[in-house]
Amino acid sequence: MYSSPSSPLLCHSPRVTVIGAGRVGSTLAQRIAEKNLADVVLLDIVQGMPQGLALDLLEARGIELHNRKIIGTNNYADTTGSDIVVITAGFPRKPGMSRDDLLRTNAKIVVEAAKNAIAYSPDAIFIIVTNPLDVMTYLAWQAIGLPRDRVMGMAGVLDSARFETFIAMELGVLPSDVKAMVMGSHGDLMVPIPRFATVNGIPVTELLDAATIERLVERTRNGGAEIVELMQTGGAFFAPASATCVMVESILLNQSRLLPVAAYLQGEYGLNDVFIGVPCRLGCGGIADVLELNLTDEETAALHISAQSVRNNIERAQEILTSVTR
Ligand SMILES: NC(=O)c1ccc[n+]([C@@H]2O[C@H](COP(=O)([O-])OP(=O)(O)OC[C@H]3O[C@@H](n4cnc5c(N)ncnc54)[C@H](O)[C@@H]3O)[C@@H](O)[C@H]2O)c1
Ligand SMILES: O=C(O)C[C@H](O)C(=O)O
Repeated sequence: MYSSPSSPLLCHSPRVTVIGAGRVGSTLAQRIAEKNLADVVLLDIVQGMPQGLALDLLEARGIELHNRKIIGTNNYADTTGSDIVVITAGFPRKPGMSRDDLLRTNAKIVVEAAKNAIAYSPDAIFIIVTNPLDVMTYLAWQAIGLPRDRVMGMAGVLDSARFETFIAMELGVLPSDVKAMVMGSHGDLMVPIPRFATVNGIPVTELLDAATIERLVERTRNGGAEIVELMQTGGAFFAPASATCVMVESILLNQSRLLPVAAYLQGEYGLNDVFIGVPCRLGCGGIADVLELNLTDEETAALHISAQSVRNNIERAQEILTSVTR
């Protein structure tokens, strides 16, 4: 039998760890493997569950025509050497709750997950998904002390996809022909920017009247809650997994896509020391650039109000974390 000398360079396969094998995490694992982007490690605290999901995904490989490794585990040692770590661990909201109501339950989970993961993957890029998103991303960043290009939150891609969907439904056009940008926090104070929304280059402001646009903006702001109310048992996960996968793909393939991402700001848009959704270029090192757009006074004011609410919740979260570690 012929055996070739092993070549570590040729053998390197990118590895993405997804912490939290619930609805978002497991769907994301499926998307990453079936798009043939990377091997996936799916980690959860529930014994047996990530292992079962991984086996199920492995059994689909022949049908889905990929050969990615998928590991299910409860042990962080199995995540060693990950290129990207995605944190989806934590509770989703129930009907009637805001995302901020999850602060108390999710802060400790996210901080511990981030610390455990960085111990085994010191070179990884981190993408946080757990809610309340902007605050959880800040806490993870603070806990692991990485430079700002390597820690980011997923929300803007999802919120923008929702805005694009509602515009496409209103106009009866192909969803992929619509491009939109939602900035700000992932909450009721998010900042959809209609003047940046186009259908194949045509501004939507040319195609829809102001009252219709405002209705679609409101539906976008309420997009997560609309699904929580309909499902009654948790939140959206198909579109969130797709949105996270777009970020993973842009990083792994160094695509340099310009995407709205929760990023740490250092003076951009007149904001400091806060994570909030702004357009960023994503490549193999994580956030390559934060793009600073010329916003109108009204848009800037909305972004600042959004950032202030994130700051208030960061303070609340820090108090909660201090009281649990006392
Ligand atoms: N940023 C966004 O746009 C966005 C979109 C969708 C969901 N979310 C958020 O993502 C989170 C997950 O949502 P979901 O629908 O997948 O929830 P889910 O309940 O289906 O899954 C969460 C998983 O986290 C696991 N978990 C809990 N504590 C853990 C720990 N310490 N370590 C490892 N795993 C742990 C649970 O066992 C569970 O399997 C929620 O906070 C939700 O609000 C955010
Ligand atoms: O709405 C939620 O609680 C989940 C997520 O943030 C979403 O926007 O779908």
